[in-house]
Amino acid sequence: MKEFKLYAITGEQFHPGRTMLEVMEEAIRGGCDIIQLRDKKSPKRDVLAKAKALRELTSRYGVTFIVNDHIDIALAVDADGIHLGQDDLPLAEARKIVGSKIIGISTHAIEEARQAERDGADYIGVGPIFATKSKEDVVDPVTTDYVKQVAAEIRIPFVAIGGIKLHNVNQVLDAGASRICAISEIVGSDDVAGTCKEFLARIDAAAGSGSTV
Ligand SMILES: Cc1ncc(COP(=O)(O)OP(=O)(O)O)c(N)n1
Ligand SMILES: Cc1nc(C(=O)O)sc1CCOP(=O)(O)O
Ligand SMILES: [Mg+2]
Repeated sequence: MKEFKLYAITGEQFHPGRTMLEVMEEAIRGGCDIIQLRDKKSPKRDVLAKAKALRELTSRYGVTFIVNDHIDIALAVDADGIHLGQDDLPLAEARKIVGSKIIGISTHAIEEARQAERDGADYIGVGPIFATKSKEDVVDPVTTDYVKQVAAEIRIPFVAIGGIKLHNVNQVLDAGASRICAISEIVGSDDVAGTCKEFLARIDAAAGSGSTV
């Protein structure tokens, strides 16, 4: 998969009065290089309509588009890939269906990360690093210790997720993350593009110095 640094996930509850498309376009203009459609509540036909619209938007900007949970929708709109959690369809079965499309897997412990790498995941999510209100069935925070473990051992790309804000992202970068994923801090911002640019500046600074402090 293409290299990436900043991964934004949709979260329509965080931007009342603004459309999902305008917010995600701002995120792309701010430099996000992966957009994920995550909608746990809408009827499937509505999720499909949103996926079609986001596919068109991301194709126009040359940005990677991932669908959360719904493999059939990912295939129907020709998304670049799918994101699956530990309770979703297992990676081996998903691979049979999506072929060479990107498969991302959520992990919350090093054994899950090792398994995902062995099974051929294209990237893993590592989290939740901090407490988050954006996911209902979330596990306890794994803390930056888990980032350190993954950075030391896992060779496929990993993205840190969960409660990551501009005020705490440096802790995550200092632990060894070089890719950041967020919902509320990005899509709930009054200045979505500006927030993305600031995340990217922090990521780049950490990559340049090896430390952000
Ligand atoms: C990049 C990324 N990481 C983790 C998740 C969470 O996936 P999952 O555990 O399947 O939970 P839901 O998002 O489906 O509630 C993600 N979506 N994206
Ligand atoms: C969707 C999701 N998955 C997580 C995981 O740890 O797998 S944490 C999370 C929610 C991330 O939202 P926010 O940036 O608003 O905290
Ligand atoms: Mg899921």
